[in-house]
Amino acid sequence: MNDAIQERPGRADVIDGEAVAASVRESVTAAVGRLGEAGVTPGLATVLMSDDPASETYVRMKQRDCEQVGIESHHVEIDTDAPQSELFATIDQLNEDPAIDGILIQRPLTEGVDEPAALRRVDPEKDVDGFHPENVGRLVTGDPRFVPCTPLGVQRLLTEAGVEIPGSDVVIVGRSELVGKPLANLLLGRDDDADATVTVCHSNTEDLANHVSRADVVVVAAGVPRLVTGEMLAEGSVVIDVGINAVGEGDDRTLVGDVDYESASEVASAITPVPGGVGPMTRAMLLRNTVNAAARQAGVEIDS
Ligand SMILES: Nc1nc2c(c(=O)[nH]1)N[C@@H](CN(C=O)c1ccc(C(=O)N[C@@H](CCC(=O)O)C(=O)O)cc1)CN2
Repeated sequence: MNDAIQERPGRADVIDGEAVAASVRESVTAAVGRLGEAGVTPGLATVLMSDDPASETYVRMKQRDCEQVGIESHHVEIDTDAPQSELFATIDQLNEDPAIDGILIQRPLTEGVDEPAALRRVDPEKDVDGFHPENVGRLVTGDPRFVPCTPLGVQRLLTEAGVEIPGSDVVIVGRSELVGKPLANLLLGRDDDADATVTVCHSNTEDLANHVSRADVVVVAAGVPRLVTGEMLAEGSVVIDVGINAVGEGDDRTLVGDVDYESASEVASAITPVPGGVGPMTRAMLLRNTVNAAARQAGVEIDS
């Protein structure tokens, strides 16, 4: 029995993202060990130019994850009222720094900063987020180098849940550069853990329920709390909830996804929770991309 899948009588199995992320971290730790034998210590730089508390939390979590697996983490914080030239100069320095194998610009950047220009400035060989146009282009043309972390995490969760992705009908709700578009391209690939038929829905899709109701797999990354409900889903479908929305105030404040978890659990065969689903996988795949970046730059073969 797969420890990452919790069976619940009469309700959808829960796909435990924390458990899958822990096993990814284990294999990353082993890969870091192999790099160490070749004299390489992988380094990740996180860059934060925002005072959004959620972004601050995510960056802290990423630093802690790095420490756990033996990746050296370097953190740069830039004042939100600094000119964007300071951010660009920081990226230039990190590009040149041999101790840095991966660069992560935490999104969203503070208002007024040209985010696409910042992402374009990252050396594509250090672009462990997979957001540089060169890496986007490589994914789209079927020759991926770095793939964005959340789509990689979603793909791994589907595999762990025993979904036969080739030939399945996948509906993605959300067309962001961060999740929807790269995930569609990833699952359209010809590999054994892809080769799906993919539909991408968005805020202008007419009759969302009609699309969702015929999917084997539904991935929701729309940023709208509880957008997808059980009555929209096909019986036995697999549901991956990428949304993380804070709702309520004070003691009632809680995190919910883009899926109505209770009603979806009555219909789906498996579902990810929020928190504890896709979020931990995003962080785990960042670690994997970082060791791969370090191996590529050092010319060392690792199997991660
Ligand atoms: N440069 C990037 N910026 C952003 C990315 C990204 O992949 N690269 N993704 C999102 C946010 N994100 C990563 O930065 C992220 C979101 C959520 C989690 C996570 O572990 N969530 C936990 C809950 C945490 C909490 O208590 O708040 C969970 O879901 O269990 C990690 C990373 C936007 N920006």
